[in-house]
Amino acid sequence: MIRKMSNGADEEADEFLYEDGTVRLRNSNIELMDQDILYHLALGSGSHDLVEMFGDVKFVCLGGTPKRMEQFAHYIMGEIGHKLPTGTTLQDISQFSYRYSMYKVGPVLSISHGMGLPSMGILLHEVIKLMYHAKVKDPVFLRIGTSGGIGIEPGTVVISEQTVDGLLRPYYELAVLGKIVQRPAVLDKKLMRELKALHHAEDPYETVTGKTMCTTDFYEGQGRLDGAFCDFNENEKMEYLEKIQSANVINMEMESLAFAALTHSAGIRSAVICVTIVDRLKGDQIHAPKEVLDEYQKRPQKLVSRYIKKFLQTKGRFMDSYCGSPCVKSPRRFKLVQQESENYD
Ligand SMILES: O=P(O)(O)O[C@H]1O[C@H](CO)[C@@H](O)[C@H]1O
Ligand SMILES: O=c1cc[nH]c(=O)[nH]1
Repeated sequence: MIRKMSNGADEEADEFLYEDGTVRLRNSNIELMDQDILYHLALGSGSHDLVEMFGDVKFVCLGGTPKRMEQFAHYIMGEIGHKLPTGTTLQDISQFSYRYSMYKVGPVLSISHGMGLPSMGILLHEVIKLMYHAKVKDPVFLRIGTSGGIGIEPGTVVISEQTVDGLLRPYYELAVLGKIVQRPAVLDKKLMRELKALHHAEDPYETVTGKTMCTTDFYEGQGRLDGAFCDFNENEKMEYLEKIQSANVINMEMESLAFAALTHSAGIRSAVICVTIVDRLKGDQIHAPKEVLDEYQKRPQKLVSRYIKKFLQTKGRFMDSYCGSPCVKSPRRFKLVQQESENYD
C-alpha cells in the first residue's frame, strides 16, 4: 500500500508496520512511558494484558451507536460460527469508560465511535495504540455507518473511494499547537474494490462507490433547512448540493475524514461503507420508519461480514469454538462456517 505524505509525496505504508506486520506507532513518547492508559476505552497497558486480550484481532469494525455495534457483534458471531465459552455472554469491554462500547468476537472488534470528527479522532488514537500494545498484525479497519445520499436511492450502500471536507478538500485538518495540520485522508482502493465485488446480484439494493463528503455538522454543515438556525434559502441549498454532486460527491456523513486520515497515517488499510437513509436532493428530514432504518443499517454489516468470512475461509482460518482465536483449519468447522454463510445469504 502506498501512503500519501502531507507534502503530497508517496511513501510505502509498510514502513509503518514492523517486519512481522505489527502496527508501529509514529510517536516515540509512548515507548518511554511506564504504562499507557487508554482512558476512553477503560483499558491500559499496565492494567491489562493487551496482547493476551487483543493479540488475535484482524478486523476493527466501527459505527456510530453502541446498539448497532452490539448487534453487529452478535451478528458476526453467528456468521463466523464463533462460540463463547459456556456460561459466558458478550461483554462491553469498555463499559466503564461510559464513552464508547467495544465487543470482541474472535478476530473481530466491534466498537462504537459516537458522532463527529472529534469523537472518531479520540477513539482512533486509542484504538491504534491498542493495536500497537496488543501487537496486532496488519489489521483492517472498517466503518459501517449511515449517510445522506446525493441523488441516489435511499437504502443504497456506498463504499467511499475518497472522502472530502465541506470545502471539497481531501484532508483532515486539526489545530495543533496553534497551527493547522493537514493529514491526507486516504482510503484503501483495493479494499474498496474487494468489498464492492461482494455485492450479490440478488441483493435488493445497489452497492456503489464514490466520493463522500464529511461535514462537521448534521444541519447547517450539510445544507439542511430544518436546523434550529438557517441563514440560507432553498435555492442556495440546492445550488450547493448540485455543485457537490457535479464534483462527484454521492453521500455525506460526519467521521470519514478522521477515519481515513488517521488509519492511513498509521499504515492501516481502511474502508468506509455507509448506507444512505435519505436523498438530500429530495429533502432534509429522515422519514423512513424505524424498521426500514434498522434493515438499511444491516446492509453495510452484511457486506463486511461477507468480507470477513471470505478472508477467514481464504486464509484457511476459522474461529474455534473454545480457543477464541484463529486456529489451524479444521475441515469440519470450516464446513459449518460455510453452511452458516449460505443460510444467511
Ligand atoms: O450512522 P453513523 O455511523 O452513526 O454516522 C452518521 O450518522 C450521524 C448523524 O446522524 C453521524 O455521526 C453520521 O456520520
Ligand atoms: O443525512 C445524513 C444522514 C445520516 N448521516 C449524516 O451525516 N447525514
